[in-house]
Amino acid sequence: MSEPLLELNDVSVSFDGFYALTDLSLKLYKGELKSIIGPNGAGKTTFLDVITGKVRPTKGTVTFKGKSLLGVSEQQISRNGIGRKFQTPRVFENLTVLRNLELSASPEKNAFSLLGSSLPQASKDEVHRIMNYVGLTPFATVQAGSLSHGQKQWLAIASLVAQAPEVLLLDEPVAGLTDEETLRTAELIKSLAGDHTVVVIEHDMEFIRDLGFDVTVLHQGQVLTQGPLETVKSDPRVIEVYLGPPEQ
Ligand SMILES: Nc1ncnc2c1ncn2[C@@H]1O[C@H](COP(=O)(O)OP(=O)(O)OP(=O)(O)O)[C@@H](O)[C@H]1O
Repeated sequence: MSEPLLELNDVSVSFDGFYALTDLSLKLYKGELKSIIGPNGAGKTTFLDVITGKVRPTKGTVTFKGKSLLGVSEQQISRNGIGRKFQTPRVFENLTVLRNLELSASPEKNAFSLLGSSLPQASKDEVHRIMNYVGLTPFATVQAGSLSHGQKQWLAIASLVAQAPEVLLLDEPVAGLTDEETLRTAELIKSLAGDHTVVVIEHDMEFIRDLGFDVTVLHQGQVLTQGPLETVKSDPRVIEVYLGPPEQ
């Protein structure tokens, strides 16, 4: 098999002696799609924080394309091609949908620099393609702050795609969405597959099923098991961590 694109090896994260991740090892290959599930406090967010450079591991290694990410700034990791959408969609509420996307596509990550300059035509075309793709073209001139919650989620995902990252990390992309919006988001994420390597963290099992990605279950900061959702769901250890131990 080829080299992993992203690799965590024996990673532990301790917050004042409390271990959010314990000897976590996980590999992600180019073009791979992975859903991460796990009960509250399993370490899912910390896992993403370690990859994006927000949290530095107490122990272990994190490599992207064979190079260590330890000590690399969050900004640089993002520039290197690892993009993240946070749980609460982060969009510039006072800018239009189009401006939000243009800003994401611009190498100058500064709202002011974009005002005076203009994107190359190829980037503009790409921005319009992505905007159309997420169904936001009719809202191009609308301020992001007046979009619905679902539309903000899509704008946040579209903004991420506009940055052209190799790895997309999506933290609870369907939190607070309607069933219809959830289904559309699953289609959108599936369509990113192939061109991107995608990691989705979610609690919504219907959505995880719709995605059809292999699932990794985290528990107490470690990988409990991995595989197709149906196999994982019938694993007694997974049932126990979600529902508690069987009654005697
Ligand atoms: N900065 C911190 N300081 C102390 N403890 C922390 C910190 N960040 C996370 N933790 C603890 O580490 C554990 C793992 O947290 P994490 O947020 O990674 O879990 P999670 O799987 O994302 O949970 P959830 O599904 O509830 O978002 C939790 O017990 C949490 O309280």
